[in-house]
Amino acid sequence: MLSRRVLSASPRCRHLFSRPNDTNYYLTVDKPPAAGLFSGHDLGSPRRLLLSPGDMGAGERITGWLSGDTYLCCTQVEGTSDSINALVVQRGYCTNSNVKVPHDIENNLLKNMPPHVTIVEVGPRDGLQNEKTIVPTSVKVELIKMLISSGLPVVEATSFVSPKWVPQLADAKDVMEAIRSISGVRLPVLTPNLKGFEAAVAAGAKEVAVFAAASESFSKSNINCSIEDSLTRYREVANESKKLSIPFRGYVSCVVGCPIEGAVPPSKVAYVAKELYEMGCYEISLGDTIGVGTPGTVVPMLQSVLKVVPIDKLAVHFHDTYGQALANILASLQMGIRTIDSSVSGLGGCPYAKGASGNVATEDVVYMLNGLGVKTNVDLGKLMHAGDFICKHLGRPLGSKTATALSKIKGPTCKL
Ligand SMILES: CC(C)(COP(=O)([O-])OP(=O)([O-])OC[C@H]1O[C@@H](n2cnc3c(N)ncnc32)[C@H](O)[C@@H]1OP(=O)([O-])[O-])[C@@H](O)C(=O)NCCC(=O)NCCSC(=O)C[C@@](C)(O)CC(=O)[O-]
Repeated sequence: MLSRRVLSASPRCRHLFSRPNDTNYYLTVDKPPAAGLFSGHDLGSPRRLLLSPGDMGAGERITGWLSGDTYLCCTQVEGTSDSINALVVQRGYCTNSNVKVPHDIENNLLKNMPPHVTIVEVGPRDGLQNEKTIVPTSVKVELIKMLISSGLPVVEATSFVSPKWVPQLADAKDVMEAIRSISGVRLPVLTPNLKGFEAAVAAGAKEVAVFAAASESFSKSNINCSIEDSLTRYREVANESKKLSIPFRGYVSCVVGCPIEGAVPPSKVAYVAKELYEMGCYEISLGDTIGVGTPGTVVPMLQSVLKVVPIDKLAVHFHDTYGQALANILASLQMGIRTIDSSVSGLGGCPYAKGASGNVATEDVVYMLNGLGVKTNVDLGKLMHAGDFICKHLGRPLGSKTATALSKIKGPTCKL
């Protein structure tokens, strides 16, 4: 039976939790709450409050919780306590106060959550590369600036690839020149070979990325060469990067599945990742290019790669074709991954990966991480503006579930 017992908190709350053999609920807050937001008893410490069960301040809503009735994240929005109760029930969360989630389970699920995660925004590159209608350079530059102003620490800006292969990014030089003087953010670009690397550096790129695949067929269709040949090219790029002290990242595509070959063995992924790591890539991003992975395939793949590349040198890059990206990200976080690629409004896809949908939406990743109490430094409201801007330009609806949901709620959404 669902209990009507719902606990609420002020917008500044962090965590609501209970303790074994203690029927009280405790709330961690940044600052003491404004008077009247909810009734509670100050325990003496300014950061800890004891709540009475059933408290629900007007205009408050639960935005997420992590287990049973022991751990809630709340914020202030519009509504009444009744509608708040209904919302919780509709979402399938149970407030049955008789059910206590054992603390060891809770701890196992959450123990590997880091305090901070780095998001690598790939929207201007991966997000746009597959768009058929050419997006004006000025729109791309504006999008990059909006993403930067949302607090994203890394924004992959464009690709110095063949314009015959990816016509959408033929203006890479102009984009780079327009943003090269922006400081305080990393703006890497894709370079498939020495020619691309030289053009990128000439245009002002201070960081590059090379991209290999764990599938021979995909390597051939994406960059027109075998895996070994691509690694040879990337060693040349690596040598030049080192001479100029330009950091370079490595991608491995098709880490669980290939659009041509099907399942890809984890050992193949580990091999390519190791080669990229040994040539000096500062980070290897593991790409589920066609979004077929589930935690059931992603975890063994990561286990295999972790034997040859340290965890702090790995990132994950999930497309969301089957709606598995957030589950895969959560599993990756639990395994110790701390860098996540994503694309504003879920734009994206590789033009040479037929049937694949966009990347996981950055807004959805930020929302999940906020709910987990993991910091990203990203302002969700500003990020949503960037998503809105590019979706309006492309003439399509918002591609993130979070932005879609929050755009229907009147209130201070960016406080989430
Ligand atoms: C790699 C190549 C260039 C080989 O393409 P190719 O045709 O084999 O190249 P080539 O060396 O034979 O040269 C042919 C022509 O391309 C020119 N060329 C050669 N290199 C460049 C360059 N860098 N920039 C500009 N032009 C270039 C070269 O100068 C020549 O010009 P022409 O003499 O005919 O006038 C081509 O296949 C290519 O550009 N592929 C890129 C495909 C791509 O960008 N795919 C999407 C990115 S990967 C991705 O999205 C996956 C990822 C990273 O997100 C992770 C995931 O999800 O898995």
